[in-house]
Amino acid sequence: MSIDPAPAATLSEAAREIVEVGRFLSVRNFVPATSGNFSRRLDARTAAVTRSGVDKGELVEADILVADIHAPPPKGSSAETPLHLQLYRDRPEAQAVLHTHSVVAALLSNLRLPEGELVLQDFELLKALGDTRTHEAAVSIPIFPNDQDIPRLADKVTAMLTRRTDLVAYLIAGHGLYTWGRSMAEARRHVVALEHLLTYELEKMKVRR
Ligand SMILES: CSC[C@@H](O)[C@@H](O)C(=O)COP(=O)(O)O
Ligand SMILES: [Zn+2]
Repeated sequence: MSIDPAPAATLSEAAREIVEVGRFLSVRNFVPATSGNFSRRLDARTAAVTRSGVDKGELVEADILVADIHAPPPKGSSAETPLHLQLYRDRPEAQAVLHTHSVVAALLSNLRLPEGELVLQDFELLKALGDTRTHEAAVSIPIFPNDQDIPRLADKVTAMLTRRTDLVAYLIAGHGLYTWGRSMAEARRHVVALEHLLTYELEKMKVRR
């Protein structure tokens, strides 16, 4: 399925999309406590990003801050803002970035870390990811070790994104999922599809024991 890139958003449009997606992800238990963070590209140089430390299911417009993609993160913005800004630099087509902390993303990434990647294959739902057109496609999700030094982690992710143009998401071990899209709707669809695909993988591991 090919999706036209979403046009750049005004700050109030971006804030509305971010508040809505926060509620959507929160009721599904994908962003417990104050975990998770979201952003929306505004134009070639700037992006709207969530404030740090707030419940992402209860965001209000004042919790959305403007970041310069090429500058240090604004004061008060998400502790993981560098991971969002780096994606807007590395993926010019990215219009939205979503980070979630679901049980399955934290758990499976921990269990599979030694392999450094998860390869998803043979599931029809793969067709909800980017331009994947068949269940036979192999969709790779890299897994990075968790790191409290976010700029250092962002450098590792950038190195991977430069080598691998096929990626739609990555996992941070014991932490959660990062995915992006050419619109907020596509990024949200990636979160939901990946939640199911990761659950399939976890269930497969149980069956094989
Ligand atoms: C509540 S622990 C989660 C945080 O450490 C972090 O990983 C996270 O996702 C949210 O950080 P935030 O600074 O609120 O954007
Ligand atoms: Zn996090």
